[in-house]
Amino acid sequence: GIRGCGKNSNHVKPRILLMGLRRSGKSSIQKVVFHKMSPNETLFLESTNKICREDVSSSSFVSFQIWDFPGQIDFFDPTFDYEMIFRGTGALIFVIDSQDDYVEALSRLHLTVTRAYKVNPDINFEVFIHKVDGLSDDHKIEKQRDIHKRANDDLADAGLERIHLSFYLTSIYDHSIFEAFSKVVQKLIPQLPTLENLLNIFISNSGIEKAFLFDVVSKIYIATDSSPVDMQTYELCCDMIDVVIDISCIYGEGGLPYDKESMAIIHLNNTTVMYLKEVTKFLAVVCFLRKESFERKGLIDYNFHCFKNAIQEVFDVRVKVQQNRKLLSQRRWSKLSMTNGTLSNPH
Ligand SMILES: Nc1nc2c(ncn2[C@@H]2O[C@H](COP(=O)(O)OP(=O)(O)OP(=O)(O)O)[C@@H](O)[C@H]2O)c(=O)[nH]1
Repeated sequence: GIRGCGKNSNHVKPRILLMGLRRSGKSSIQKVVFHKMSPNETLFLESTNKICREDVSSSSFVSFQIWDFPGQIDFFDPTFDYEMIFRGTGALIFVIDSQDDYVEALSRLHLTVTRAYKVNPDINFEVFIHKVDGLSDDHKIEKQRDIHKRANDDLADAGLERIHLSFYLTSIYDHSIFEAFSKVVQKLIPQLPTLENLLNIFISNSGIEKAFLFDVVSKIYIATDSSPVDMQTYELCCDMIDVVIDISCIYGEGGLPYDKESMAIIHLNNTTVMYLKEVTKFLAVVCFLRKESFERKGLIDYNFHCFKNAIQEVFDVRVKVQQNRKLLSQRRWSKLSMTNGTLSNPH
């Protein structure tokens, strides 16, 4: 696995904030993406009344926090230290209920974004136009265009057109929520270009058409090769992971449902093969390839072995960099206290 990664990444955990009006769907998103709750069960979720901090690092590769705010926050409430919160935030997801009137949501979005930007201009602002399951395709595009325009007009009016907002159409009833979350998380992974590059090399040398690197627990893909992603392919991958984990839970001989031995092959029709293999404790690669290419499975497995080692190195470097940083700051710290010592005890 990624040795020591969980322990060492503690102090660089990118934090994701989940915000939006009451009943916009924040808790549902969190439960569906990270707790395997089925979308229908969210109908019975109770309203959130406090800020919930949840750490999803223990079970998943992606170590970040979701702060599920109750619908309305009063920025003028002195007990609410929004500065401290925004300072440590990597991405702010603002959820807008597309089935509801969104005038109030837009003004709330504007207020939140401008406040947050003042404290921390490096935050990624991500707007989820949510609950689009009830809308036709034309309607979806129209909603997105309208919300996009109004939100950016508001920013322009305030002289803040440099603030960039990204928009996603989401629903918990299909895979769009996982796909949107994947994109949000990917922006927070500094090794992304390296991971993409490794995937490109791996697939071009193995006759693979498409490969995804998945966080198994959340089904977020943290990287893919540079060919375009199509939604159906992504959905198939999610389904494959579910099948593998479910079968393993039901028929596995005790132990964890996902481990070093985990791998699966699915022949889709007579032309395409899906191949899943374990990369680390949290990550798996899912590949799509033609049946002919799969005849050279030995080559693919050898290339996979090299790919896996390279991934390991990427994360080992990350751990080392973090350790060095820690060491360096400890040294500075001890120098500082030594100087202080001589100053206060001059003998
Ligand atoms: N149709 C549809 N309904 C959704 C979707 N996501 C959430 N909902 C429903 O929206 C309602 C409110 O969801 P919550 O997750 O409780 O909303 P919240 O933003 O956490 O609400 P507060 O805790 O009050 O701030 C629930 O009945 C969900 O079932 C979606 O994608 N589509």
